[in-house]
Amino acid sequence: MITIENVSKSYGNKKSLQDVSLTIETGEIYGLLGANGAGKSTLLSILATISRASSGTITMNGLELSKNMKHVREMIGYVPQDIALWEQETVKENLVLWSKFARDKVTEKQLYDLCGMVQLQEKWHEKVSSLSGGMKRKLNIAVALIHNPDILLMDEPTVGIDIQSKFEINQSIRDLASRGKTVVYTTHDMSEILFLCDKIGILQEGNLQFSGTLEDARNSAIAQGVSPQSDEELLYYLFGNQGDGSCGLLKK
Ligand SMILES: Nc1ncnc2c1ncn2[C@@H]1O[C@H](COP(=O)(O)OP(=O)(O)OP(=O)(O)O)[C@@H](O)[C@H]1O
Repeated sequence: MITIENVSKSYGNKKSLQDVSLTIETGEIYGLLGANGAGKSTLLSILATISRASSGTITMNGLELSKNMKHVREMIGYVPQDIALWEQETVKENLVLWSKFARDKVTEKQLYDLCGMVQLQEKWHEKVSSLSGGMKRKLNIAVALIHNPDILLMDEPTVGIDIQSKFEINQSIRDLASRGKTVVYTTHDMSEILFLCDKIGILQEGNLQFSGTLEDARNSAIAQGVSPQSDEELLYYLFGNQGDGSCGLLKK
């Protein structure tokens, strides 16, 4: 479970997050959504202990992040937007190198199986520099899973990945969540939102404008006199640009 309370982050005068509070339950896939620059990566990088909040409190599985960095790092797997791999090493060598950072020993068989989850077993002995952009992204995902983390923080992990593989990766993420992993996921892909996310949070200029299930969003829309005919229409409505940059649901 992740509890985020009144988290703000400023870069100089720029407020990238403003008083964000939300709770993500264990085993939930939480989609963090919003326009470019809304603050999604900023929040994920704070959760991943890469950067620090200017104010506010974050608790992960009962541990307050600022006081338990080491333990929190052991429980999270982070897929950054930027790919973090050794280009001149093979797929296998990359996984072995990353596995050295894991607290428990990870066998080569476990790494090979992990490679299967992201459809890369055929590339086991190939240099990363020879992989396509999408394949590198898949390997980036595998790296985050090496130490079997309880919490997965995924920042647009499937950008550039083909539809078939994306579907398989999404299935795997669903499977991980059903086994109790908590997932925070950012994406701009509507089909992923609908397939993956149990709840969504919409950030807008650093403010959390909405947090809840699609059902919650639909009920709010209906209460405001709008009846979206499909989930896609509901999302269009949620994100609808009302001319002043505000979210459709909240403008009404
Ligand atoms: N290191 C930094 N220094 C200064 N400003 C930053 C820094 N990192 C992010 N920002 C600013 O914070 C705001 C939020 O950026 P962030 O990367 O979190 O957005 P995002 O929602 O992840 O966008 P995208 O969908 O494009 O990935 C932006 O205005 C961005 O310019």
